[in-house]
Amino acid sequence: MAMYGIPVLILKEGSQRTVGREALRANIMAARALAEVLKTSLGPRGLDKMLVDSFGDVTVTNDGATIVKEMEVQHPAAKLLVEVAKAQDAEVGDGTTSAVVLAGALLRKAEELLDQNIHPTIIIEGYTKALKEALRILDEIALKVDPSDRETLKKVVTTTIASKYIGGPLVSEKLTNMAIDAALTVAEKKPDGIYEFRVDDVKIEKKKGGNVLDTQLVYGIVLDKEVVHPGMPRRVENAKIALLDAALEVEKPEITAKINITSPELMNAFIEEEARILRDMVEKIASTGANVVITQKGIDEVAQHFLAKKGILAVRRVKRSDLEKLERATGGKIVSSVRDLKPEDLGYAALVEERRVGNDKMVFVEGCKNPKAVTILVRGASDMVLDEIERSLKDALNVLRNVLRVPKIVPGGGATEIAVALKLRDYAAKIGGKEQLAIEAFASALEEIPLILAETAGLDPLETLMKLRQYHSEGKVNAGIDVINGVVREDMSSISVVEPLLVKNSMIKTAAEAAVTILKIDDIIAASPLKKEEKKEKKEEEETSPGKTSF
Ligand SMILES: Nc1ncnc2c1ncn2[C@@H]1O[C@H](COP(=O)(O)OP(=O)(O)O)[C@@H](O)[C@H]1O
Ligand SMILES: [Mg+2]
Repeated sequence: MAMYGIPVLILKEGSQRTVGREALRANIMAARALAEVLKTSLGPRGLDKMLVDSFGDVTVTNDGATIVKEMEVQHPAAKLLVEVAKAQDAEVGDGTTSAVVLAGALLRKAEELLDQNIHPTIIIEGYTKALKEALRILDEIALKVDPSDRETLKKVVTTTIASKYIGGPLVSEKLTNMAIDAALTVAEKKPDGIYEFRVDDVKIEKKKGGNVLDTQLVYGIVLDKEVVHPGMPRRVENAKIALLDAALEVEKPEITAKINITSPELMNAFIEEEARILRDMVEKIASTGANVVITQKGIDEVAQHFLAKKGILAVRRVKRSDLEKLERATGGKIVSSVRDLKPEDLGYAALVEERRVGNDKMVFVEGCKNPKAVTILVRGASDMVLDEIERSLKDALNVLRNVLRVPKIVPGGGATEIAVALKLRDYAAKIGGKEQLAIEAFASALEEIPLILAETAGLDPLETLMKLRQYHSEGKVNAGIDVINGVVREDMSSISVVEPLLVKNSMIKTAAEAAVTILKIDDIIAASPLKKEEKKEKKEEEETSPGKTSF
């Protein structure tokens, strides 16, 4: 039975296949290229990237997570790294740039080992052992902290906030304090002494205009909405709030109904009937004792008028997410039909008030039943500033969540990476064989972080590395690079550059796992790329991402 010469097609037409070492090299190259891009944005002296998407929208940032999200990465291996970076961001909200950079370094070192004819399996084995040991070392060198000690919290927040543009020490100080106050307000103390909260529990509302220093922490919920009718009160104390997912409008039939109006009397009757329905709705709401109505849907002008006459303050077209926050904050219940509204569904707040913020008006719901509701109202001259402040605040909140959850810290400025590298080399010697080389490669890859930080600080990278190794071998485990002042310091905690253990931990884990995943691939099977038009359609489908800045 001759089977020769019969082509067997298992792949779709136009697919491309790359196998073995060639595939591995191609993947390493792509992942390294991505790491190269992110490298220069690491740390407080990191440079910004300007990202222009296919619609011409521009984002300027040095936030690794944002950069990888906005970059349209093509190569599958680089995409894999992007996914990993996003996962890291979702999990701990920090250390994204470092994770990508470290993954890139691990892959570069792996390539050197491949050049020495070391099999990928050995490298993978070595890296896996190195990771396990690195995590153990990290835990050993980490310092236990008291989560209720505000000074420690300030230190960790300052380190994160310093790596973003936010305009001077006054602003940093203010945002740091605000983030801590917000976090401590929403956090729940668990029986084991650990504090827990979700970053989303702190509402961040941005309003263009004013100065960053006008940014304020509000103990309650702020809605970017106005009171709907001029005849309504602007301020209601002891607010009993109806939270509605219902329109205060007369339902229009689905299909266009044709009504023949044959006389002016009929016309009047018709209008009166509508008014009656709306008045009944308002009567029903008022009968529950509500003096504030907040709805996700619309409010008809006639209904507004009736509400105003009853002295009820009303806000319409509120975002679902805000309504849900209000539900939690005020202890009320979202009701989707006015008919079903009961007094026990009403939420409570000591004060609901419309206030002028810049050129706009916003509604403040303060003194809520549940005091764990807070909003940070961010002010700033442009959308770009607002976005960067929001990212800084999110970073700060993430860092707080991390250090409150696992109350341990490690020194920043490359100190931890040097310390772990040093101990890993000792460990490598114990393991021996070819795996030793891979573990040593892992240690060298970790040193990539201080090398880059030195460069951004204008220091000679190699000289700095030598000096740091020296200090560490003398037992100065906190020695690192003061990037802001461009000097090597024997103790990073003296300038408050410290990070939560959880971030370092997950950064190293993420990077190592990504590198190992890429090293395991020996076959790339790629479908033929989509044609231009198809791509455009796809893009349009996916276009939902908000938060971009248009110039
Ligand atoms: N003042 C500082 N001096 C030296 N290093 C710093 C300082 N502030 C932050 N770092 C370091 O910068 C790195 C984090 O940089 P960042 O741009 O936030 O990237 P990532 O996305 O990885 O968090 C960490 O290694 C941290 O220790
Ligand atoms: Mg960071």
